Amino acid sequence: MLSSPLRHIAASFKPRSVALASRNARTYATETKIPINIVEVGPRDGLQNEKGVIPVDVKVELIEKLALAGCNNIEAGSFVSPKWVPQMAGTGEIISRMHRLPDVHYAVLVPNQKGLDGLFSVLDTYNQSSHSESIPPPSDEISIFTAATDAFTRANLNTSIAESLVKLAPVARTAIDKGLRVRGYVSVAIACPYTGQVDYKKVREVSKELLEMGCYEVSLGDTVGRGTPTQVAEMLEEVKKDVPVEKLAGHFHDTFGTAVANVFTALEHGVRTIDSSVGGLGGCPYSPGATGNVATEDVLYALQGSKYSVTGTEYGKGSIDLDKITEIGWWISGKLGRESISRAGRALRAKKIRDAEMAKDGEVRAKL
Ligand SMILES: CC(C)(COP(=O)([O-])OP(=O)([O-])OC[C@H]1O[C@@H](n2cnc3c(N)ncnc32)[C@H](O)[C@@H]1OP(=O)([O-])[O-])[C@@H](O)C(=O)NCCC(=O)NCCSC(=O)C[C@@](C)(O)CC(=O)[O-]
Repeated sequence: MLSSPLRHIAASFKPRSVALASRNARTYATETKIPINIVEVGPRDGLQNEKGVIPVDVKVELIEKLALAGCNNIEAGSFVSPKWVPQMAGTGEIISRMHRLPDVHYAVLVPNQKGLDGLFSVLDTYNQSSHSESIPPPSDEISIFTAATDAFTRANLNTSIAESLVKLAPVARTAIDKGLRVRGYVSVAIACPYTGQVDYKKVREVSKELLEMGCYEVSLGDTVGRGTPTQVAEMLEEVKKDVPVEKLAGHFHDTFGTAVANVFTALEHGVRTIDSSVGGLGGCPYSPGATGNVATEDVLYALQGSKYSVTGTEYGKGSIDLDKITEIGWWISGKLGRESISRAGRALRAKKIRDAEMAKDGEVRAKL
C-alpha cells in the first residue's frame, strides 16, 4: 500500500502522450477564446445615479474590492460640479486614498478643464510624494463625454454637441500631453429621453470626432436602456462605416431588460469592450424609470462557456471572479439600503444560501 503523498502522486500521473494531449486541448480552448474587456463603472456611473450619497470610506473600499476581484479597468469617480452631481463629491480624496494595484487602470470622468485641473492637483501631490516610485498613480485615464443629441448634451453639460466638442478637444490634448489615456463617451446612442429615436449618423459623426481628438476608445451609451438588439446592430453598422470597431465599447443600461442581449449583439458585431456596473448600480437622472448599467454579474454569468473570455488581473486568475463580484454587489447594495438588483447576483446568492442550509442539514443528519 502506498503512503498517502505517494498515492496522490500516483493518482495524478498520466503517460506523457495523454498529458501532452490534454495540455494541448487546454491551450487550444484558451487560445480560441476571444478576449473581452470589462470596464467596471459602478463606482462612477452607478453611484452617481443612486439617491443616497455614499461616504468616501465606502467608495474607497468598493474600488479596492473590485480590483481584488480581478477588475482591471475601474471608473473610480468624476471631477464634475458637486452642484450638478453631489454623489461624486470627494473623488480627489478617494483616488488619493484607495490602495492601487499596478495592472489596473483607474479612470475618472471630467467634463471640462476645471475637472482636469482637479485631477492634476491630485497627481501633482502624488508626484511630489516619496512613494511615487513604488505606488501606482491615483489615476492614469480620463473619460470625456458628450452625446448624440443637442437636447441631452444641454441637460448633461449645458452646451450643444458642437460646443461640447470644441470645449473637450483641448482637455483631451492637455491630458494626452501629460501622459494620460483619454476615453470618450457618446450618450443616447440609441434613444434620447427628450427627442426619442436618435439619428445613428450623428452617433457616427460624434464618435469620429472623439477619436480624432485623441480618445483611444469611444463608449456608445444606451443611456436610457431602451435599445433592442436590432437597434444596437443597426447603430453599430452605421458607426462602423467611419470608426474601426476595435475602438468602440458598448455601454448598456437595463431599463427594458435587454442589456445582456445588447451586450451579445455588440460582441457579435466585433465590439470587444463592455461597460458594466457591479450589482447593476445606477440609473439616469434625465430619464424617469431608467435603471442602472447592465450588472457585471449578469455579463460574467452570460459569458460563461461562450467563445468569449473576460480579461482581468491575477486576483481574478486572469479574469474577473463572478463569486467575488456577486458578494460585492450585495455588499454595496446593502450600503444603499437595498438588495442587489443583478439577476445573476440574486440567483447565485440564493443558491449559496440553499447550499449552505443543505450542508448544515446534512451535518445534523450525520450526527443523528
Ligand atoms: C460641465 C458643467 C460644470 C457645466 O455647468 P455650468 O453651470 O455651465 O458650468 P459653469 O462653468 O457655469 O460653472 C458653474 C459652477 O460649477 C463649477 N464647476 C464647473 N466645472 C466644474 C468641475 N469640473 N468641477 C467642479 N466644479 C465645477 C464652477 O466653478 C461654478 O461654480 P460656482 O461659481 O457656481 O460656485 C456641468 O454641466 C456639469 O458638471 N456636468 C456634469 C454632469 C454629469 O456629471 N453627468 C453625468 C456624467 S455623464 C453620464 O453619466 C453618461 C455616461 C458617461 O455614463 C454614458 C451614458 O450612460 O450615456
